[in-house]
Amino acid sequence: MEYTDVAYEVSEQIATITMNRAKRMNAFRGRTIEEMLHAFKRAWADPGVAVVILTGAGEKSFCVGGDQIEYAETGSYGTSDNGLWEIDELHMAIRDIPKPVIAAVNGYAIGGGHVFHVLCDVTIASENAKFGQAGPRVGSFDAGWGTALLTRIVGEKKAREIWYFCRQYTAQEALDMGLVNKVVPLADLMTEARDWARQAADMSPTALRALKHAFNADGAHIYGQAKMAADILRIFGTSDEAMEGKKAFAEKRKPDFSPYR
Ligand SMILES: CC(C)(COP(=O)(O)OP(=O)(O)OC[C@H]1O[C@@H](n2cnc3c(N)ncnc32)[C@H](O)[C@@H]1OP(=O)(O)O)[C@@H](O)C(=O)NCCC(=O)NCCSC(=O)c1cc(O)c2ccccc2c1O
Repeated sequence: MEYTDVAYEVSEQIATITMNRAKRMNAFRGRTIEEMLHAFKRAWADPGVAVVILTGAGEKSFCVGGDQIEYAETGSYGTSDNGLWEIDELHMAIRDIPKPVIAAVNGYAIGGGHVFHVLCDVTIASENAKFGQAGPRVGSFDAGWGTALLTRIVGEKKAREIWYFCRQYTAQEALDMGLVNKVVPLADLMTEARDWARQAADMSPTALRALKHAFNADGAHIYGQAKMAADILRIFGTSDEAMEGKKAFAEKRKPDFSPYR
C-alpha cells in the first residue's frame, strides 16, 4: 500500500509510524486510519521490529482527532481504499500488537488523537504538548476506550472532568495525573522515545508479549463497550446536533446546542 497520510520507517528494530497531515494538524480521515492500521500490521508481522513509536509530523501537533473540516464540508471523514472506517480495528491493533507501543506526543493530542496516546503502552511528551478531549464541543464522543481506559489511567473524577469540560492540559499537568510517563524538551523528544524503545528492544520479546496481554486482559471487557459506543456514534455523527458542533468549529464560532436539550 502506498502511503499519503502516514510515514513508516524502521531502524534499529524500531518502527516509527508518523501521522503525516501537518497541514490539518495531523487530523485523521478514512484514508489515514486505513494507512495507520496497515502500518501497525506491518510492524506486527515484521520479526525485525521490536518496538513501535507513534508520533505526528511537525512541531505543533501529534494528532487533533477526526478531520472536522472534511466532516463539516462532506458529512463524513472521507473514504478509504477498502471502503471501511476501521477506527475500532486501529484501536485494537495498537492495543493487541504484541510489542510495546510508545506515543511520542509532539504537540496537541486532542479528541481521537488523545485516544491514540491513551491506547499506547507508554507516552513521552514534549514540553509544548497539550492534552484533551473535544467531542462534546464538536458533536462527537468516544464512549469506549476513550472513556473506560482513560478512567483506569487518571481516575474517574479526572476522566469526567476531561470529557465534560473539554479543557486542555499541559504536559506537566498530564505528568502529574499519570497520563504520561515523561516530559522532555521538544528537541529531545524523538531521542528520548528511541532511548526507551532501544531499552525495551533489549528485553525478552516473549516476556513483553505476555506482560502486554496480561495488562490488556484486565480491561478486555471494554472491547464490547467500544463496539457499542461506535454503533451509537455512527447514528449520532450525522445528526443535526452533531453537525452543529462540526459546522461551528469550521465556521470558528461557538456551537449552539440549545435546541437539542
Ligand atoms: C487543536 C486545537 C486545540 C488547536 O487550537 P489552536 O488555537 O492552536 O489552532 P486553531 O484552532 O487555529 O487550528 C489551526 C488550524 O488547524 C485546523 N484544525 C484544528 N483541528 C482540526 C481538526 N480536528 N480537523 C481539521 N482541521 C483542524 C484549524 O481549522 C486551523 O486551520 P486554519 O486553516 O483555520 O488555520 C483546536 O484547533 C481544536 O480544538 N481543534 C478541534 C479538535 C477536534 O474537534 N477534534 C475532533 C474531535 S472528534 C474525533 O476526534 C473523533 C474520533 C473518533 O475516533 C471518531 C470515531 C468515529 C466517529 C467519529 C469520531 C470522531 O469525531
